[in-house]
Amino acid sequence: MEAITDGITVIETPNETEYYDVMKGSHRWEVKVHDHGNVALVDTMPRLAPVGQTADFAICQAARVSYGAGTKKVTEDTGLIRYLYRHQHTSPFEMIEFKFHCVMPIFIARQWIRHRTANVNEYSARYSVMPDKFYHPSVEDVRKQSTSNRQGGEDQMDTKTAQEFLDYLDQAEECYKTYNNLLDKGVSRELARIGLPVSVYTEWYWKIDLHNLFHFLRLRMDSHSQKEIRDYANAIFALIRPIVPVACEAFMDYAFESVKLTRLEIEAIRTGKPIQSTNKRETEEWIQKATLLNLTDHIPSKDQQQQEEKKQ
Ligand SMILES: O=c1ccn([C@H]2C[C@H](O)[C@@H](COP(=O)(O)O)O2)c(=O)[nH]1
Repeated sequence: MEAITDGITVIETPNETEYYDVMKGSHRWEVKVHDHGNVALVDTMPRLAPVGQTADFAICQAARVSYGAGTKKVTEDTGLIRYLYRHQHTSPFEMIEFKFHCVMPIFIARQWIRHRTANVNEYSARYSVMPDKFYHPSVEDVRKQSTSNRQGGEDQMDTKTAQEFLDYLDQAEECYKTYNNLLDKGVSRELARIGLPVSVYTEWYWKIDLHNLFHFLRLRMDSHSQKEIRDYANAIFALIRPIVPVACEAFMDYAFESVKLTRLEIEAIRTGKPIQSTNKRETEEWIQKATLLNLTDHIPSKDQQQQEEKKQ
């Protein structure tokens, strides 16, 4: 079929094979997160995939363009995708895109926005009134400050102190009434909002390609990331996994659940000697990896570790 627009002929190529909508005709796949949050997948590229294949096909289509072979059988595609991922040939993964509608507290948005390779449109508190919605964890979700990880919190706080913390949040949320009153009195929205706590909810549309999304997920699904953003990252992964299952499995196998060895660590395995590092954190990281890899001979005893620490 041909169509002529402004004197230019556009050839509409008929499909050689049948295509289906990878979101099954839906405009929104949503996962609820926390008390008021959500992540919703609202669109994907590609949106259509040949019947019998997943949106993963677009990775192979892009990778094979150089020699024009098109998309091969699904098994060959799987091998190619896994090869590309293992060898960090990342540009074909950029050919897949996802658009999400996300609702999250501002303190999470601050961490999220650091991923600069996405396109973002956020709710404006200059144009619109902020919602009366605040992130308010349950008593069980109030964590103690970790002693080993300065950024994080791990164990549950005792109930009395947890309740004290929740009362403190209640007080902060009380600000909303004042915010509303001041808006009624005519204070500008752009100023009135500055007294609200960072637990208040915001929302945005967030569009990102698969390569950069995997980078986000690798950091934010990791146990070292803050639990609240990890919950969102896990929701995102659950949304995209059925759409690009082959790429997601490669991500799990070669990135998320893989272990990277440093030159010093390889040397320690080869020689059977302790790691040649005087850095405590580096040594601890090596012990964690050696434990995971079942290299028990390479794990120094408590005495050896204390002696090493004294030397430093
Ligand atoms: O796990 C973290 C910790 C910090 N930050 C960024 C977000 C902010 O720009 C700044 C400080 O954030 P907080 O540590 O206050 O969350 O560092 C993250 O992106 N992830």
